[in-house]
Amino acid sequence: MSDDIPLARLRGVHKRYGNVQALAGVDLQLHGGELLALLGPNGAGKSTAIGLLLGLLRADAGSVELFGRDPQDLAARRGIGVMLQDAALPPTLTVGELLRLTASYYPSPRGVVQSAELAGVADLLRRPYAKLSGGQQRRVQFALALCGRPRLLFLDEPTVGMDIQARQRLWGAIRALVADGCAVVLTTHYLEEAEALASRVCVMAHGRIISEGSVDALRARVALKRVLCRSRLDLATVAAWGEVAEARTEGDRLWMSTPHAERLLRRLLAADDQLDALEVQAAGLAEAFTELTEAADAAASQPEAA
Ligand SMILES: Nc1ncnc2c1ncn2[C@@H]1O[C@H](COP(=O)(O)OP(=O)(O)OP(=O)(O)O)[C@@H](O)[C@H]1O
Repeated sequence: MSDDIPLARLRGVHKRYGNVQALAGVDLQLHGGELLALLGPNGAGKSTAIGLLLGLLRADAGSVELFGRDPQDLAARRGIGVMLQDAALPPTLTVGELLRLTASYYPSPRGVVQSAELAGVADLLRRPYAKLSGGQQRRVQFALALCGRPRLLFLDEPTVGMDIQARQRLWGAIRALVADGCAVVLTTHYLEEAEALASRVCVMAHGRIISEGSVDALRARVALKRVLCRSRLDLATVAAWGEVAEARTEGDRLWMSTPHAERLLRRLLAADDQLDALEVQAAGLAEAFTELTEAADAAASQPEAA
């Protein structure tokens, strides 16, 4: 397949469930080597977009392609690995048996041991799947998703239920797969996960894509800055200032987000001449995401122009 054909593409896609417009004209492309994080509040349409790309759903209008083909085409499906939120796996099979079975559906799979090692489940191969903890089952599902040596991996909230160490290990494994040339579509509600992994972020709300770009570009679209400092001023005082969008304490420091960093700095310094440990940072993905989705909510609640 030529390099300029996207691995996955939605063009002008609409999808409705009864009265609910789940997707209202979505255009999305994924190219080789990318890790695309699909973000958005509950009900934004992320799972619907993925269900269409996996061939589990059909679009009402628009086109959906996987490797330039219909997603229901077997040749296209053999190029993907999938880790969905609700995996129903035969409970009596061991992890090793599940891996052998799943790998047998693919033309050039990874070895069982290699897949298990990549996902950090090599010590679980002889254990029945049903007897594993929730976090261990998620890692096994990840091993199953990667065992077919996919060119494109769909990970739907992969680290839900994992402790911090397991999450970090999974992030490491995802990075290794991407470095090896695998493209990834990731949905997550953990913005730090998107921040840590994504080369591109797509924010959805109300069945539309409301923003798309690199994590840095998305941050830059948001006027908010973070200001941190150690101060004798108390939280309630600064939280009430007009320049402050949000305030909290972080350890012994005050943390504030603001659309008017310079004005806030002048006011802080004037109010506390002992103020120290001052830092000003661009807003993170979390602030950008909140601001973007609030703007989309406000637009969606406006009556349509005649
Ligand atoms: N099978 C279905 N029948 C009816 N409505 C549905 C169905 N699946 C999804 N919806 C609705 O379509 C909209 C989009 O849902 P979707 O699951 O794609 O959102 P999402 O962004 O994945 O949400 P979440 O973050 O909660 O997983 C929602 O309003 C949802 O209630």
